[in-house]
Amino acid sequence: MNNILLIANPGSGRGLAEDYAIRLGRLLRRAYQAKVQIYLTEKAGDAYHFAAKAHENQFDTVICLGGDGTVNETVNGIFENDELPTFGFLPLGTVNDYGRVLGFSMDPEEAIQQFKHVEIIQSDIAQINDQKFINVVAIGTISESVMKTDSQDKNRLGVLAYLKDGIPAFFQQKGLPLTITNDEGLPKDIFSSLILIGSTNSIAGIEDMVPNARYDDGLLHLIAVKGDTPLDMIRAALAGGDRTAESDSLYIASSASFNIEVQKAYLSEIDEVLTNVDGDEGPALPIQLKILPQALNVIKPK
Ligand SMILES: Nc1ncnc2c1ncn2[C@@H]1O[C@H](COP(=O)(O)OP(=O)(O)OP(=O)(O)O)[C@@H](O)[C@H]1O
Repeated sequence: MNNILLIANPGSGRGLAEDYAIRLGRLLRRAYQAKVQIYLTEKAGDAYHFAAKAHENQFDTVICLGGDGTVNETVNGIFENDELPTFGFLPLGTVNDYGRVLGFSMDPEEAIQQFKHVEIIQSDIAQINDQKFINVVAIGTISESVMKTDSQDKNRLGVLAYLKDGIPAFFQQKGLPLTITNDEGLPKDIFSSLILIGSTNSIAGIEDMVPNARYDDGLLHLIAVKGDTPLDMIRAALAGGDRTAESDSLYIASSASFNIEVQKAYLSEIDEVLTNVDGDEGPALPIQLKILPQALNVIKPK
């Protein structure tokens, strides 16, 4: 960490991201005698472009400050470099799954202090088609509605903002007939209203959603609610169990890759099915998901 680029989305962190960036920069200069420059994003796409030029601009480390969207953009940008810089981030979003996984405090002031004692780990990075993702790909009516949740609402209401959009969608759920094929080429037909695929144990802010998953286990982890009515979803949420194996209410699978498509018999009946990638709109089905094992050096609090 000799030459650090800090990328901050000034709209995140309840409007305090720029202030946090200045304070984090000060700490990094003092603790590591590092050179630090701060770039502020002005629009979607900026974090990607800043990170993509990091190596060319002599930065060996890129640390972003923002929510899941900014982390996603920055990591995608980092992978455009000939030599990959080390990646770090200060979690300032509403959910921050990857921040939870790495052991960051959800209080930005505390998280800044955690940069005093860090280690560099090799983290898996997941990919949907040719795009990297950090936390989760979600498929289903609820996930389609919450990806429209407004950033200002999230700053104002926190996680409640998702309820505002998610509750109406909850009652309009439709089961999707999908074929999921794992890395052994085994296809499985399922009928589900919500499918989540993550690369770590924390999904949608629930830290033990996939209790056995690790950020460096080389696997994607899929959880899908069985059935298609709101009642099936409630049954899945209330069911006990440790979510380590398939149950009456949940499909569970782990694999280095998954291909997901609408079952061929239903193709003419079903409109486009969109995905939600790290909270933003992603590609429509069919999709190819895979894990890049231990592909990125990432800063983790000690
Ligand atoms: N200055 C900016 N103005 C408008 N949009 C921006 C700006 N900078 C970044 N963005 C876009 O805003 C999106 C959301 O930002 P970010 O993820 O940092 O915050 P958030 O929505 O509050 O976080 P979360 O979704 O985790 O709660 C990003 O995907 C990015 O493309």
